[in-house]
Amino acid sequence: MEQQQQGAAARRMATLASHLRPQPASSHPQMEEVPLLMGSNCRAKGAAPGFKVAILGAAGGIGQPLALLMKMNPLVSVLHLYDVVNAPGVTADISHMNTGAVVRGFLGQPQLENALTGMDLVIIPAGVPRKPGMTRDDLFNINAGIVRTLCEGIAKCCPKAIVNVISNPVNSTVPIAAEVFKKAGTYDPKRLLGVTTLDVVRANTFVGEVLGLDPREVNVPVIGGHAGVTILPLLSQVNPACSFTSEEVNYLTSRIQNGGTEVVEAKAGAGSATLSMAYAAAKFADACLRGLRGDAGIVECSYVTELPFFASKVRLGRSGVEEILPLGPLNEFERAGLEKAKKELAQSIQKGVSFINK
Ligand SMILES: NC(=O)C1=CN([C@@H]2O[C@H](COP(=O)(O)OP(=O)(O)OC[C@H]3O[C@@H](n4cnc5c(N)ncnc54)[C@H](O)[C@@H]3O)[C@@H](O)[C@H]2O)C=CC1
Ligand SMILES: O=C([O-])CC(=O)C(=O)O
Repeated sequence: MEQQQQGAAARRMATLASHLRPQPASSHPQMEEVPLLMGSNCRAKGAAPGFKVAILGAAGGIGQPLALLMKMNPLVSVLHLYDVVNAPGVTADISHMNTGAVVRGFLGQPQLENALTGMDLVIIPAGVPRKPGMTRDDLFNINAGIVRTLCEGIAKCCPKAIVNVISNPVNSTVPIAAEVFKKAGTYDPKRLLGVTTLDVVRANTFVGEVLGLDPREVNVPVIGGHAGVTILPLLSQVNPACSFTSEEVNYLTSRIQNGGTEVVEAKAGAGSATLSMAYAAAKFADACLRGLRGDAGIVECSYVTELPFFASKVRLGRSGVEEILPLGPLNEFERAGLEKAKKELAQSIQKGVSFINK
């Protein structure tokens, strides 16, 4: 009996070892079909309860640390990592973390549908980043097509998923996503969210510095969009309540609006914000998942498509965006900023809409 058990255990280990032996990525064109552990050969019973999350562009500067953070999120049971390059390596690496989520990798367009099928939340950081001297809008020509293709896949394979769009220019890529979903008949404005959390993260940090407060205790609503003057911090609504001199208002508004450019210049050609962005995206995704779970009182700023397109304070819930909260009283400086933001936003939105409907 004991001998039989030992023989079975040895066979199980030999089979496992052959599955786990590292292989070059090129020998796994169907990476997601290579079993990490075969049900008959191990005691794993599959994923624990939780949400299924896909990251599209998972091997990039944002994608990798975001994958790490989502693998650490206890609400995630399955994590799909999709990219057109290097997905096998990132997947192998992240999959060794002893946290709950089961990780699977998907490489290239033929595997997009498998990456998306069954997902509850899809996060999109795919696309090229800025170099010094470029605006976010200069990324439109490349990133618009990438976002369109990925959203066509979402419409087909997981039309009910919450979608978090990170790829720039967000002011145009979110309208592109909306138009793709409209064409496919799957558009639900509650489920499409542009990620502007990095603006809030920066605003909290910079305001905390100016006021000498712990940035974790500061909450600055940032509305409008995610580029230059469309980024509108509401410094009159900072929590905890406080007041600023006009020099402080000018300094903070300009620093928050130009935070992305500050990082692009410091990186001197090696890309834009990746680590702080991954932190912001993970924070926002966690809020979306807590909303899906039914937690009450989750309010975040996000670029949503009901107004028709505007970053606002929104309440998240089981169906995504459950309520767009009023902007609240704006002071004169903020009202003037809002007019400028609306003008630029209208052009970026139209550019995205025309890209799909040309
Ligand atoms: N919303 C926001 O606040 C922010 C947005 N961004 C934007 O995020 C995007 C990504 O930035 P990084 O990660 O730094 O760039 P990156 O170049 O390091 O990574 C992008 C990844 O996307 C992948 N990719 C390209 N085409 C793809 C496709 N068709 N399908 C799937 N994956 C594809 C690339 O292979 C690469 O791994 C940029 O557009 C950037 O401007 C960056 C920072 C903040
Ligand atoms: O500035 C960029 O190109 C990337 C970005 O959106 C940000 O850091 O806010």
